[in-house]
Amino acid sequence: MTENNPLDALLAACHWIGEKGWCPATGGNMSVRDGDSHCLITESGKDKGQLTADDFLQVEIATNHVPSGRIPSAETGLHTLIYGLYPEVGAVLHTHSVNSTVLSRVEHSNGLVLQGYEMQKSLAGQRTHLDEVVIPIFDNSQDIPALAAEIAQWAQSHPLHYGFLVRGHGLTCWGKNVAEARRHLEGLEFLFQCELQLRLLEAK
Ligand SMILES: CSC[C@@H](O)[C@@H](O)C(=O)COP(=O)(O)O
Ligand SMILES: [Zn+2]
Repeated sequence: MTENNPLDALLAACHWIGEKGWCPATGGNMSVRDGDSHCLITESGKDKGQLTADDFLQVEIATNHVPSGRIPSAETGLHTLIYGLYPEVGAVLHTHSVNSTVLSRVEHSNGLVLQGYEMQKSLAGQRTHLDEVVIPIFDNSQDIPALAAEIAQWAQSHPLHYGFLVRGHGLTCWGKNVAEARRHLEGLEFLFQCELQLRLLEAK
C-alpha cells in the first residue's frame, strides 16, 4: 500500500507514540524512506511527541551523509542499516517503552520468544498463535556503528523481521510503510506487556 504523504503519516504516528508514553524525555527516533537512496529521520534531541515536518532531516542510506549539515538522530545508523538490508522497508520506529526496556533486561538470552498469543498475528505473515516469534536482543552500546555492524552480521544468518530489542534501551521496529510499522509497534508492545505480566504472575 502506498501512503499519499508518508511524512504526514509518520508525524501522526509520532504524536500517537508520544501520547502512549513510549518516547519519554526526547528518547526514540523515527524515519521514513525517501526514495531508493535516502530516508528522512528525526533531528537529534527533539521531543518525539511534538515533532513538525521541519524536525526531519534527509540522510543518505549508504553513507549516513546529511546534506543539510544538521545533526540527525544518534541512532541514525540503525535506521539506515534496516533500509539498506531490506529495500521493502518504508518506515522505522525506535521507542523507549518501560515494557521493552524491562523485558529486554529480564530476558538474558539473545532472543525474546513470543508464543501462544493471538496478537502475534498483528505481525506481517504470522498466521497462528502456535508459531514462535523470536525478537532478537542485542546488548546496548554507545558505539552505534559497531552495534549496526553486529546486527548486520547477525542478519546474514538470521533475517530480521518486524524489529529487534537493544537491552535496557528499547525497541526498533519497521514495516513496508508507516501504517505497517505502527501496527508492528502496537502489536509488539501489546505482546511485551502480556509477556512481562505472565512472567510476573508465574514467578515464584
Ligand atoms: C533520552 S536519551 C536517549 C538517546 O540516547 C537515544 O537512545 C534516543 O533514542 C534518542 O536520541 P536522538 O539522538 O534524539 O534520536
Ligand atoms: Zn534510543
